[in-house]
Amino acid sequence: MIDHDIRVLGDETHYRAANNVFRRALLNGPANDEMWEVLLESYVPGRALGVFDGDEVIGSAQSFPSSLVVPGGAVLPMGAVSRVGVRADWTRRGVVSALMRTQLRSLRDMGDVAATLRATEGGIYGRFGYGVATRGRDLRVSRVKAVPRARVEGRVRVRPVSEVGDGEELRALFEEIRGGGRGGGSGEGRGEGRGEGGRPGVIGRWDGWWSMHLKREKEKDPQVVVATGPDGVDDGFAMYRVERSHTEKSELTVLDLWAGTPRAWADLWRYLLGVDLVDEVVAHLRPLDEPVELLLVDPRGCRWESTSDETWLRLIDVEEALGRREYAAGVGVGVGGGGDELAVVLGVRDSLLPENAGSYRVSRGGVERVEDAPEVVLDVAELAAVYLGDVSFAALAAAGRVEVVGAGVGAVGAVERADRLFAVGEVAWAGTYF
Ligand SMILES: CC(=O)SCCNC(=O)CCNC(=O)[C@H](O)C(C)(C)COP(=O)(O)OP(=O)(O)OC[C@H]1O[C@@H](n2cnc3c(N)ncnc32)[C@H](O)[C@@H]1OP(=O)(O)O
Repeated sequence: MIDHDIRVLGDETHYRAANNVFRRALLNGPANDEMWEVLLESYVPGRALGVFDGDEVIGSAQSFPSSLVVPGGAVLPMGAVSRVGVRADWTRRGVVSALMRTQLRSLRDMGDVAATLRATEGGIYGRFGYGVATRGRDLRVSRVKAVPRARVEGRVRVRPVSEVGDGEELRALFEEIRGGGRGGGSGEGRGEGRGEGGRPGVIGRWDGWWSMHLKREKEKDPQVVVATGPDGVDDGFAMYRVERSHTEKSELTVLDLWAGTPRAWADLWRYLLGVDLVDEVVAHLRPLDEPVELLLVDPRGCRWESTSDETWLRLIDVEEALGRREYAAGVGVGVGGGGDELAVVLGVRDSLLPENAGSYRVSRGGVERVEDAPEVVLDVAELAAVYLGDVSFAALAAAGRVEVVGAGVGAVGAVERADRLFAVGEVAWAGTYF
């Protein structure tokens, strides 16, 4: 194994060199000076790492200070990992492996309970303990076919993009809808949202995300609309862009859509499906359970085109992450007691952060580390995949990705108990690309 020279980057020259390495690795040219001004704002001290060959940066990775809403509504501090790249003449020599090891340790030291990323390729991150924890769907609606069953109930108003400014209004609405800030200790940052906020998996947006996102989108002439309820209170927003074509189809792309109430959600979609001269409305990576077709007279007007992975999640402090979520939310009266009848002992493997390895007894009442023999053994990457309820233990067991210890009725029971504990009421979704 090569002993790579990894350093925490701390000045603009190194940030820019690292950014160039990343952009080149993605087969792009370097950012121009104007773009760089905006990118620079997203570098947070202590969160950018570089691998050096002498004075040259040959690999890098960084993270942003984000957070994660977990089942039950608690908000955990989370690092949003991005800009991972290795110079082409240094690949397959262990550079990213070394970076990932160092980054995980440093995120843990900074108090992040989890890390998340969006992967360019699905084969890279499983080995570092990341698992697919949320997925999203792309949809395409034929506007001509898509006659809504009802009209907008409240009010949806266009906000001139010049008035959106640095996004303060959208940011405030987003925070309220998502139901939390960047919470740390128990209870903190829960920030109960109005209406239907608090979907598990939703991630926090940091300052640099907003400035970069607004700058990028403003260049493409987006439209912003804000939904207002009958009570006069704003409770949702959407950002979209229209590409008008006289020869092909004119397409409206939904860039962002957040609603704090079912009415705001339906109103925003009804508005978007009613913009004149648009032939098709498209949206990418929307929640798997978003029922757009139910708004239409003819549900076939809406086509769900593809499903892909959205969140790759890494649990960095397994005890804290397991301890902060809620279990068996859907299991009602009649199960009774402290929920011990559903308890299961999970055996977690983690070669990169060995302090996470061991047995955890999970029940409706909570989580504790135990010395007991595990009933279900799994890698930390598989634990991330079940953590927000995106996949079941049964599915992982069928694919041979968790080990059920013992055989017969008891062993089958352990998988069932685990699935009943980890089930969630609302499909998890992150909702932010970075
Ligand atoms: C969150 C984000 O930023 S996603 C962006 C990721 N970056 C990119 O896609 C840019 C282009 N690619 C790159 O820069 C590099 O090839 C990287 C970052 C994907 C990998 O970096 P490397 O330094 O080559 O990885 P490293 O040498 O540490 O490889 C570790 C292991 O992963 C494997 N691996 C590396 N890249 C890939 C890949 N793209 N697909 C599948 N396996 C891979 C290696 O074969 C190696 O396996 P082994 O341990 O069994 O031998």
